Amino acid sequence: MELSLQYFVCITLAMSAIMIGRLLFSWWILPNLAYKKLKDNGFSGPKPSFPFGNLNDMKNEKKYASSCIISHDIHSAAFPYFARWQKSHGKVFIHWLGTEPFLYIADPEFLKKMTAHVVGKAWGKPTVFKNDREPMFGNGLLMVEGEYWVHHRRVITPAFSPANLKGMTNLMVESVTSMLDRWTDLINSGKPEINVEKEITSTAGEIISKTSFGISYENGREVVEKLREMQITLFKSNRFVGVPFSNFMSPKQTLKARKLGKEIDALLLSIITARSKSSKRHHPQQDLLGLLLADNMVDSRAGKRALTTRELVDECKTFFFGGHETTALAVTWTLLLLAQHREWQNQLIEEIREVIGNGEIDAANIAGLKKMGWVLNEVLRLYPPAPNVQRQARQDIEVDNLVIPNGTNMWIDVVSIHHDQNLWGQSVNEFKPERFKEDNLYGGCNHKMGFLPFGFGGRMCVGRNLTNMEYKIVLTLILTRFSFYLSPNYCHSPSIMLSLRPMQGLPLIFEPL
Ligand code: HEM
Repeated sequence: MELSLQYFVCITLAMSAIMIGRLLFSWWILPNLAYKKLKDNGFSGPKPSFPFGNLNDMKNEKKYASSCIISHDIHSAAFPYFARWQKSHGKVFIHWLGTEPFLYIADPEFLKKMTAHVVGKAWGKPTVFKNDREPMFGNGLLMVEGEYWVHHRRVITPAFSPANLKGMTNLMVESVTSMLDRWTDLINSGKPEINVEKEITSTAGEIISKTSFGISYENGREVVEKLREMQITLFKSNRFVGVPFSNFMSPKQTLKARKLGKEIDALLLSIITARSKSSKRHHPQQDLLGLLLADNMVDSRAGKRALTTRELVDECKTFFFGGHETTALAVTWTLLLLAQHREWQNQLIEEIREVIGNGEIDAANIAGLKKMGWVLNEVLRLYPPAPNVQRQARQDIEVDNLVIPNGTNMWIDVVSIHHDQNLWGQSVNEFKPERFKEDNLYGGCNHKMGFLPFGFGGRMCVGRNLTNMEYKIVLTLILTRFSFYLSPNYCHSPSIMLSLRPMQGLPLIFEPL
């Protein structure tokens, strides 16, 4: 009896020691080894403290105060800590999210050299984010790596072919027209002030439901609304991602995110199942879900590895979110800038008259809206909906005589690069779409990696052509029916909630043309 008690105590102690050892290894020894390697390679950064890293500095620093004065100089306001650390450590430095060191990068030359020899499939995504954002993106295209990424990307890319995009035009026009009819009703009933951010986001959700999943908005609405709730749960709250046991510090949010994740998965599974059963139904273009299911059937018949149901659900989740949120934000920020710059509103109205006239909108004529293209680029420069890009090295990467060790987390600050006076000149914080007139691709930026709204390299955004088309359709339809100006109730508060959004919405006052 005594012997077995002793045995039990020994086993418990040994197991506790192993557990503590493992935790110590992953939270202390491994990160510090990575940190040492980075420091040995010449990188420095603000001093971290265990277990929060630099998170306390980041959270304590003054947040963007909403203001009636609209300044486009948003980097130092939205990321005061990065702006401050840049002053003492330059444009490439180490900062810590909890027990995870990250290499911060806001230098396009460094980025160019770093990415020069790394192909899309060789990039990783930081494990800490993959775990934290699992309920939102799972192992969809945004997060998947290696050969799996190659497979997912190969299956998905044809959904965005010019022929497929062309087939989506009518559905987009239909959804936007019904939103604008609603606006007309509001104006006619004496309510010309409309919070366009909400309206545009919901219409973009309708568009992605119809064009990528072949379902009505009624069926897609629940998914979009739950994804939005998840976004607020994961990114608005005071969470400490990267800190050991951080889930226990915000148990309510963690449980809520998991619950929402399961509910979204169940909704998507029912959409996938219904679609698989109705394979005979006619779908005018090969939408995303159709392509995923068809490819899966071909692969499994050929005995190849098909996407599992889990992977299909994750892919749908990724596209439901990625496919509407960012495009809606591009349109929303555009409406803010056009409300401020009535001369550009008029120039675009003029261009629409010249290029489209009274004709129907189609993929061919919207391609002729050149000035609108400059406006899109300038808006994505000033207010990039995806404000940063993250990576994890899956190999040692050489930059000049420095080595970024395998496993290093990286945080690329797109807002900083887009607002860097050394790259864009004196007018960096001004709205000047004409900078893209002469230089359509880079807007006159003096570095080819200085304009990154859709990311870079092989992992560049797969949906950018869809955005370009949807953006032009929405804006054309709005500008042919209304002119608008800023409501005195607008408060400028660009903030990060995964994406860069106006936290207090965008109220505009509309007048029919
Ligand atoms: C203004 C609109 C958009 C912006 C600013 C934007 C931005 C980005 C950025 C910066 C990346 C790179 C992320 C990284 O490297 O980690 C990305 C990737 C991605 N985007 Fe977009 N995006 C937009 C629209 C869309 C749309 C409409 C869709 C889908 C219909 C979409 C789906 C994706 C997916 C699936 C990826 C991952 C690609 C990969 O890793 O291979 N995006 N996007």
